[in-house]
Amino acid sequence: MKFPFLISKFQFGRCFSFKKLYSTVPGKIHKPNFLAYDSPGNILWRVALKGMETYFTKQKIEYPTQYLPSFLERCRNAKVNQEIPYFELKKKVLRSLIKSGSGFSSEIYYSNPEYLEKPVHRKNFTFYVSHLQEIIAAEFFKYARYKDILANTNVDLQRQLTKFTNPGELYPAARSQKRHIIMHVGPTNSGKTYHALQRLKQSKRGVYAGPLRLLAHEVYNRLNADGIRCNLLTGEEIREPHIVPHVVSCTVEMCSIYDSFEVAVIDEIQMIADPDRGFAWTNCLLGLQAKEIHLCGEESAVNLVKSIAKLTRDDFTVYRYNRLNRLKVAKASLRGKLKLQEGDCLVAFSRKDIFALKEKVEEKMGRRAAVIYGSLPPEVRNQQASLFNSEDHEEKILLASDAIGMGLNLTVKRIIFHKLKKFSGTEMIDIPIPQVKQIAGRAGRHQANTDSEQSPGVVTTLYDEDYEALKRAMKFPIKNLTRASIKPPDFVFEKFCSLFPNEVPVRMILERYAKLFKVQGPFSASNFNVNFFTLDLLDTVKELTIEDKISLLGIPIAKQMPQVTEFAYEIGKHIASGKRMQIYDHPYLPLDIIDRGIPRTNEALIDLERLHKKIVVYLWVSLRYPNIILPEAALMAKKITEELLARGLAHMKSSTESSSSSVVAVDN
Ligand SMILES: Nc1ncnc2c1ncn2[C@@H]1O[C@H](COP(=O)(O)OP(=O)(O)OP(=O)(O)O)[C@@H](O)[C@H]1O
Repeated sequence: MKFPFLISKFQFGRCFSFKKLYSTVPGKIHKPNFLAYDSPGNILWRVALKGMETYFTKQKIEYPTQYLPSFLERCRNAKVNQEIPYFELKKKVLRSLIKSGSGFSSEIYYSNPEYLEKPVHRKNFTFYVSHLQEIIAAEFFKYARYKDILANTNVDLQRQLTKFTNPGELYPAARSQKRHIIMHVGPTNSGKTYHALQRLKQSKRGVYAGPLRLLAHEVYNRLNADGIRCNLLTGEEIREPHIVPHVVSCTVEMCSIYDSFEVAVIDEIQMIADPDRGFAWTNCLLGLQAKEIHLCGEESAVNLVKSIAKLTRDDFTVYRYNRLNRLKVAKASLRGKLKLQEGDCLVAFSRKDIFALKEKVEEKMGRRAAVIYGSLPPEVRNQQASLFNSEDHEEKILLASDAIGMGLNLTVKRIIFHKLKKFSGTEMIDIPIPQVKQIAGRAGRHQANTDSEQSPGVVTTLYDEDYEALKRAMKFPIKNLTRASIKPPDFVFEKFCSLFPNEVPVRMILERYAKLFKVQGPFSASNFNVNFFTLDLLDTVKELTIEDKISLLGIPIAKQMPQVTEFAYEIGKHIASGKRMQIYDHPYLPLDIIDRGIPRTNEALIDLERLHKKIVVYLWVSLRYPNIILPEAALMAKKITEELLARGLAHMKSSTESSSSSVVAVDN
């Protein structure tokens, strides 16, 4: 095996060496520890960045020192799903080596620009580094110029547009009418939503705003079943069976503040404090034009909503409810034994655990279990919930993630927590107490129209080690919310963007906005980070207008989506050019996954889930650009994908690797 040419330490900074390559711990015989040496491309990139100050000094180039550290820091973080512009810069500078006659092969770059096909030899190294630094310097001066523009253009106007003394004034139409805020508060399963919906049904012009597509669908189906003319509006889908509906059921983000309603219902009002999504609830609460606004949710939101109602000079009433069925903590855990009964819901916080537990439960019970988890489409979650709820199906045990915390009406008798910790993406964290209580509250769901005494809900843990933590969580007092999350309405941010020349990346404008943003009263700034990634994506499509980028800010794109940059770029390019497309025209949307048929393995299921997510994003954009991003084929593909997912779950045997995983070492 030809070892990569050894390069001395000073040139590569962090580098590998034969000695390290075969490091063994004295006294212990280890397999050779093949240090994962870094790619020559990455090393070239890092050394070039590290030497930028020296480069400027050597070339006697004057540069704005104040901006260099932040620029270099972002270049260092240049990952495909983080700092996209800097990752694009990295690709650009490394690809330039091909053109420089360096003999690097091109195909490697286009698949993964961090890797060069062959190592860099000492004699050329300095040449390559200075070649990269020349391109990086040009990019840096562009960055510095944008920073100067942002720091010195219309500064007074910038401050006016970023300082909110009374956010209520941003919604003059709502302020021009007397509204009545009515809160329905209590623990889960206490009839809050039921009572609010009863009032909504009596209105001739009403709206229901829920936190999930699933809930909007559920209310849409329930109201139509009760003979109420209800249409559906979610980020991805519009269903308008009625030309003149009495009610619109929508997701909170899609709730209109420009239409007038008699009665509005906003569900899960405690989400108003959520740093990422809470702004949507705040927008509804401040901006809805409705005589009556019914808010359903936890007691923790009462004081906060009351203080906002005072600011908006609205009437304010609170109705409090108690649980319809008692909820109690079992006397002990299951002590690791999967002794489950009908109506049990085993809650796990990773997809892998859910499927591994599903396999063990099905083995033990000799029949299928239903599953519900976050990356399942709402339609499939509903289908699994129906299997679990109905008498005529064998699925009497449910494996679920925290996705059951909200909305789904499930006839769960007992909630069993597999663990009370979950992986946050970087480390294991305790499940937040409000979430533990919300999930536990799903046990013992009140069954309407049954006279029989309804048994209390029970909650426990699978393992002893989590049992005490559960008891503490269930007794934990409610913590009152103090601030509603808020961010500028689109028209304010659009005006802010108009202060600067079009060449300034919108992502940098938003960073400037977030830095200056100040709000008074019981409000706190929303987490703008969720938009940075999206703007990075959209900024790659130079031809998109500012208005387009702002209207696309809420696109439900996931950072970890495969080929997310290319996927978004393709759609943005069509919007900018006005060139129409159907979903099958999109080169980064692997519709061929559908041709594989019913998924038989975990991997196949994950591929379908990822495809479904991309189809949903495509439909979300299509709803906003229906004449360019055409929906017909996508709606068909969505339906087929959901059908395949539902069938796959029915036949799913999780892959052997997950069933043997230690995470679910349970006693039989
Ligand atoms: N007065 C009632 N008459 C008949 N059914 C009711 C009544 N109140 C509640 N229900 C039923 O009990 C179940 C729980 O009610 P609801 O969903 O309103 O509770 P909730 O407090 O909003 O729960 P969650 O916080 O979990 O959303 C639902 O199936 C609902 O239809």
